[in-house]
Amino acid sequence: MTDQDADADADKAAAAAAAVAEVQPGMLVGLGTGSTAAHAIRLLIERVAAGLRIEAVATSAASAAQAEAGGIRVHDFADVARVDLTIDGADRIDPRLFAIKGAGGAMLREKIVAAASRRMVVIADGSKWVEAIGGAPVPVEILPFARASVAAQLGDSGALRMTGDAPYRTDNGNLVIDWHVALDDPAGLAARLDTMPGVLGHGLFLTEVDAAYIVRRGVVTRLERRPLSD
Ligand SMILES: O=C(CO)[C@H](O)[C@H](O)COP(=O)(O)O
Repeated sequence: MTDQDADADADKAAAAAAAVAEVQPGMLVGLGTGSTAAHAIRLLIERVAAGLRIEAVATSAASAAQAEAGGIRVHDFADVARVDLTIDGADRIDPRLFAIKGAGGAMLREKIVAAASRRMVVIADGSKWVEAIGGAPVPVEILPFARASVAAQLGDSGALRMTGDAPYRTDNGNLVIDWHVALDDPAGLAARLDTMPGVLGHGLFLTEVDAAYIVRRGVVTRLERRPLSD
């Protein structure tokens, strides 16, 4: 790991610690996906080992496996209607709390869990913080049946995500097109994707994020969409 990577990793861990401090006994916690969320899961495991009683749902098989290996009870989200607090990473986040997610391919489950959460908190190192979301492709999860028809609608700026020589598959068995698109009108773009047959989800999170902890060189900044009621 380079010094720069180590610094970013320390910032990810600090952001995770700030969010994990919000977790209260008895909560049902939504576990995000990715390297920053993995720090949050690790810190939750430590708190559970020290006596905190919580249960969880996970946004990916990898996060479920990490949490279960550490002694956290992970429910099947199919049985869960409401989550108290979800903690997740992001690829880009801006002052409107608009985010791009899905470099790890979990954006569909992440959005479903975020939408079911009373509070959704993004954790990120400073490299993810931007004035306005952009500079990263928007991952689009598509039904394999619709691969060619959706690809045609997204045009040449869409690239089918690959793992080696094979198309990447999400935990849901679907494909991902990374759409390198300008984000002048994120809401318009999200609305277009939301109504495109064959598109099951995408990484534009425009309404789901309630708060964010961004850490740059050890300095924690918290952003809130609206004042906390309690
Ligand atoms: O959206 C995600 C996975 O689908 C991740 O939260 C996002 O890609 C950030 O990952 P990392 O914390 O590893 O940078």
